[in-house]
Amino acid sequence: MLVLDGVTKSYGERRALDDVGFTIEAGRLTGFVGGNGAGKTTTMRIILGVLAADSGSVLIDGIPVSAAARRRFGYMPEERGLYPKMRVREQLVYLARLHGWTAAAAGRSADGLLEQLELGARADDPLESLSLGNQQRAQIAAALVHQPDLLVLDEPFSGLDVMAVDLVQNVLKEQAARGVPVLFSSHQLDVVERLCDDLVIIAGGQIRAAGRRDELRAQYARRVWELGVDDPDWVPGWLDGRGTVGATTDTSVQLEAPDDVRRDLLATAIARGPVHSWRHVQPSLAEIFREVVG
Ligand SMILES: Nc1ncnc2c1ncn2[C@@H]1O[C@H](COP(=O)(O)OP(=O)(O)OP(=O)(O)O)[C@@H](O)[C@H]1O
Repeated sequence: MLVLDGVTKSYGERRALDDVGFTIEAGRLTGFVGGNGAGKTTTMRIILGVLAADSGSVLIDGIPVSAAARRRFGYMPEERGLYPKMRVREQLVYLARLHGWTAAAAGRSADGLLEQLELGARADDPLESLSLGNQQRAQIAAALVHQPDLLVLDEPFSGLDVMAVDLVQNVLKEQAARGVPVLFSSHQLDVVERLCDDLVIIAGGQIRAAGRRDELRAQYARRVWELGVDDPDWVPGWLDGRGTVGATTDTSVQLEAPDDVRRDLLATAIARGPVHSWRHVQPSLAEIFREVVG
């Protein structure tokens, strides 16, 4: 488990991080979301030791992260940094060998990842001859080839097509299943919503919300319910100001109303005809994000 506590960082007069604290748990995927310039890359660089914090601490299993521990981390930086002219597989093997792996073990790890990321056919091509999306897949393989103890990925999904997003999601899930703590940033909130177990929302260098995705959802759940019936036009008149009507379609109506009014509404709907659905509307990650950051 990695813990950031009270991390502060300024670039000259500009404070990029202000008392940043959150946890990345073993075996869980933590999505890191925030607008442009919110402080995600700065935070990730501090975790990796590429940047030094002005104050605060980064602890792994309760101990300040050492250079040796950081060598066991996997990092996909924002500025993608592989050798453009080097062949893809050769490059992965080289990186694993830098971590002390034998040539045979490095080759096996590279081949496994290339296959998983559907890059096997391009293994012997120079990186620069691959499309940008395929170069991105190679970057992800590079972060993983030495089987890191912790994984930090800056925008791993940017520029990937739908199929590649699925492949990368599966790769990250597999890493988490191995017990690795995984932190990934993304502006693709739908992907984060699908993938993450935990969520950290940052804005203006401050953590605005952090925790289990489902608990955050429940915490930010509004009192909105959705009734599914044929032709719900009667509902606003029936409510008669005892609640607020929201999004309405031909077969559903959303509303906010006190418990007793909701109970009466459901009973009335059942008496009038078939009720197709009755559910508490959970906020989407995008809605939570807007509320927290807005
Ligand atoms: N090297 C630097 N020198 C000066 N200011 C910087 C530097 N790097 C980042 N900043 C500033 O620090 C703040 C946080 O930037 P950071 O790159 O961490 O944000 P981010 O959340 O990763 O943004 P994005 O989603 O746009 O990549 C911004 O205001 C940015 O302008």
